[in-house]
Amino acid sequence: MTASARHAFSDDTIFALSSGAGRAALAVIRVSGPEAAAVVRTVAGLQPRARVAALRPLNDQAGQLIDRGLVLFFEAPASFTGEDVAEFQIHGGQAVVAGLLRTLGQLPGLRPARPGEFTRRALLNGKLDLTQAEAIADLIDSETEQQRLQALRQFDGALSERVGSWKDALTEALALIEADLDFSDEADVSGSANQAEAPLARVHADIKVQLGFHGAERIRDGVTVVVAGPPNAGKSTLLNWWAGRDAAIVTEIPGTTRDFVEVDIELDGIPVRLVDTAGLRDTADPVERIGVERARQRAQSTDIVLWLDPDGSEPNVPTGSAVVIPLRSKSDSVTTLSAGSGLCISVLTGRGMDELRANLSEQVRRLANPEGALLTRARHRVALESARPHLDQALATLRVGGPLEFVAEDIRLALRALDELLGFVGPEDVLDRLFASFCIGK
Ligand SMILES: Nc1nc2c(ncn2[C@@H]2O[C@H](COP(=O)(O)OP(=O)(O)OP(=O)(O)O)[C@@H](O)[C@H]2O)c(=O)[nH]1
Ligand SMILES: [K+]
Ligand SMILES: [Mg+2]
Repeated sequence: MTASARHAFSDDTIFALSSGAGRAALAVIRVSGPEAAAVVRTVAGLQPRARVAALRPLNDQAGQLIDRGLVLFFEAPASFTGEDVAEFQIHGGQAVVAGLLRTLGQLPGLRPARPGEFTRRALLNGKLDLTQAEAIADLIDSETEQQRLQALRQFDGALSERVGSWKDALTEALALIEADLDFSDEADVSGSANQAEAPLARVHADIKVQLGFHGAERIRDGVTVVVAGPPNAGKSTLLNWWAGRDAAIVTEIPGTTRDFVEVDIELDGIPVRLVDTAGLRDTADPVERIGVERARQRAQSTDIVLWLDPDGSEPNVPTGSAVVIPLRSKSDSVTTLSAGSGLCISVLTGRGMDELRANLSEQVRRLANPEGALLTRARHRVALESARPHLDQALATLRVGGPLEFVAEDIRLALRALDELLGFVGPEDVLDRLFASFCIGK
């Protein structure tokens, strides 16, 4: 089944500025739909030829010159959206752009595109699947090198192809089961269902491995690092050092920080959110007490804890599944007791800071594990989590020689979950939400 089975072709022709808003050397205006060829004829006075660029005067309906620009035409289905598409590369002045957009808006059958509508049409016309549409959004939003590479991998079909191979294997298993069901009356033809176990088990194991990876989501959403420890350990000073600015207030008064102070940095192309917290101690001050409680909570729900203490104590708060990096701070001024543990650092003198950076980078890289992980969004995880119990059940039923009708039904339900992951079936509101987060013109 292809994505195009979801919807009929659109009647409207849509248009939008696809390059960034604001003054620029060039702007790209994109038109998609049945009127695209007519638009080229009207505005550029040109019989459109697919994939041949032409430099033309562009006129409004009254025949007044708007600008001279490059006109490109892509004939359906060989275009981004799968429809006829026209692109105008014009000068980026705001009045130029406004002039062409106004002219397009006055042409019959044309209307401005909604956010993400070009990509949505590409999805509906089977030019890409939902994971690739998501990859386009991620590529546009990417800020770090790893995010860019990951989005490109997904756009190139890394996830789609894997899901496709799972679908092939399940379809094969289903065919074997159904063959047995068809011939169940004939005693001499049976046993093909036994061969279904291998492909089924392979998909089952592969999905389990993917659900175990969290790295790809960390590349997209970032790794969280909480800076925690007793008051005056130098937590805010360390945060400011990473930030390269005075993000948090630093004083010699213990109990200075109460709320979280968050700073986003990048380590080896992976986004990292550093969170400074209140110094942990028992206190009568009700405001500080709230801050201490928040710090405790946050240390339990983070990827990494930087535990600062000049004395080298162990963390005295629960740190959940976080990786703890103990640091003996202010090592220039405090006479370090030999008993404590942790890397000696001093923001003041720079002692240990290179090692700290290398340490943290290594942990962040290990957590983000860029190789092999394919699930970049919670949506992907949800789809696979809903396929998994059906695969469990199908395998279990098959292994105990249970009814093959049940095995077949569980495989069909697992296949449906995979189709939802690719966006071929499933609730429209999932698409509405995704495309609402796109910009107009994409
Ligand atoms: N000598 C020395 N002093 C430091 C160092 N780091 C921080 N300090 C000082 O230690 C004091 C406390 O620093 P903060 O960064 O406010 O400590 P904090 O852990 O955030 O404190 P609270 O928010 O109150 O829990 C300040 O006077 C800093 O200047 C260091 O590496 N060496
Ligand atoms: K302080
Ligand atoms: Mg502080």
